[in-house]
Amino acid sequence: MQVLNRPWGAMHYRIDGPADGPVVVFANSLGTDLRLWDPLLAEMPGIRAVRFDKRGHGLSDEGGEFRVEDLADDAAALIEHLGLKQVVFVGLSIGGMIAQIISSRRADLVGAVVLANTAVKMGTQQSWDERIAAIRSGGLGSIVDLVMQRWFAPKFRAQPELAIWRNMVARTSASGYIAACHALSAAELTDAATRISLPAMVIAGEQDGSSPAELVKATADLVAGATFHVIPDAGHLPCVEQPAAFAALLGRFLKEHSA
Ligand SMILES: O=C(O)CC1=CCC(=O)O1
Repeated sequence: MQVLNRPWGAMHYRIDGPADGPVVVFANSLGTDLRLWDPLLAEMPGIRAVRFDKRGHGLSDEGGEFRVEDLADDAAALIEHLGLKQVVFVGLSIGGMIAQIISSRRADLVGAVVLANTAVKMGTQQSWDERIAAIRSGGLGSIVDLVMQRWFAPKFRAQPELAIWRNMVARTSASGYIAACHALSAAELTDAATRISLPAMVIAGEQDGSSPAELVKATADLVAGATFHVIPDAGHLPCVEQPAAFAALLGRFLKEHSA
């Protein structure tokens, strides 16, 4: 467990895997912390994985309101702090928005990018306002069933493991989660996506209830040269639900594009 001091507070990060492995930086989604990537990393012991908790999530501090661009600055600061260059950056959902921004702006730090279950615009002002209002009146526990339906296909939702993912959402700080909802409702990244000029792979989940495969494909179409893949039997978090399939795609991408 390590900490980077940022102007808004402490940012928690960790590094796993062999020092000589290809460096992959992971950015996670709304209502999750860096453990989101545990099932995937179990499939990929050879990579050097850098993970962090964004503001208001996991063990990081909160630090008030922010925009997705600020989260991308946090990720860039971490990569610079670690003295890394040409990393492969993998982001899922809001993490994929971070990935769109950092890969369009910081080709000095990022050599290739993976955009998973993300889009240039996710949700509407109304849908985020409704979610924020529900959390303010009933807490995160009041939305967790709906979130599980969006995150996972029915087969996974019937497994005992569902409980730990429910707990991850329900135990997220409500104010941190709400701050991220505001950032999501303000984000429109068409310009960033069209400026990405790095090798890029875009991944969707066949049964994603938050960023349906067609929406993710529309973003892939904006990124020059990006490949697009749909993982079967997966919802919004294929790195959890189908880690072997996600690892197979990422492993191939790393062979082609890691420095
Ligand atoms: O909770 C959801 O609906 C899924 C999600 C949207 C943005 C994000 O990061 O996760």
